[in-house]
Amino acid sequence: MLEAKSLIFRYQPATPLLEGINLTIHPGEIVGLPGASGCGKSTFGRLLAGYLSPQGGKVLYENSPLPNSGYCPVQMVFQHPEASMNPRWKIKKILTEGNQDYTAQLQQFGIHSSWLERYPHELSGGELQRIALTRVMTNNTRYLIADEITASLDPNTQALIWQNLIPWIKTNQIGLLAISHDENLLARISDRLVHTFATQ
Ligand SMILES: Nc1ncnc2c1ncn2[C@@H]1O[C@H](COP(=O)(O)OP(=O)(O)OP(=O)(O)O)[C@@H](O)[C@H]1O
Repeated sequence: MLEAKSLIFRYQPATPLLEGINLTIHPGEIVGLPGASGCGKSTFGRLLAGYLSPQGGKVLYENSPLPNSGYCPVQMVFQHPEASMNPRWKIKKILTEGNQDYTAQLQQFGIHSSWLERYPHELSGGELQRIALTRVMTNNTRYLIADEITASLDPNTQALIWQNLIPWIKTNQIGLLAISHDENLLARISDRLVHTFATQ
């Protein structure tokens, strides 16, 4: 299980953003998190993935805090994948950093071998997002925070991504938190929706 327990977070001392947020995600479960712009969805995702530390409450993975070193079992993919890639590395190096075998994902996502020899800025947004997802679709990832991962993509690429990601989630019993302002999308892909941020 991945659990958020009574999470409290604020960027500025006088401006509370998250106050006492609770959520449990089980293996193999797709949880949809909608909410208005600026309500704190991405911040919550960053707390769950260990990018930020809460001022109160805790994040527990299998009843323990997230590891401080090594590969984090909770991975996060963003709307703009280039932000999480070294611009000086070719795609091949970005993918093989963790020594994983990505052959299956390369085929499923229609990733051309020529892309591997390019730098991130030499791929389109949809191509790069498929690389970003391929990178985290490994046995070491147990939970995935998907923050508006198809928001800027054309419908065909959106469909390609979800049609490959969801079976991987289910087969490997990964827990997925899908963050989006698009409630129709979330209703289609999620096992359940949480309205934690609906009134904020
Ligand atoms: N590093 C930061 N420093 C200060 N304030 C921040 C920082 N990051 C985000 N915020 C503020 O925190 C609030 C929540 O931001 P967050 O990105 O979590 O919202 P969101 O619900 O994901 O929004 P969106 O749907 O527009 O992406 C916003 O008001 C934002 O301006």
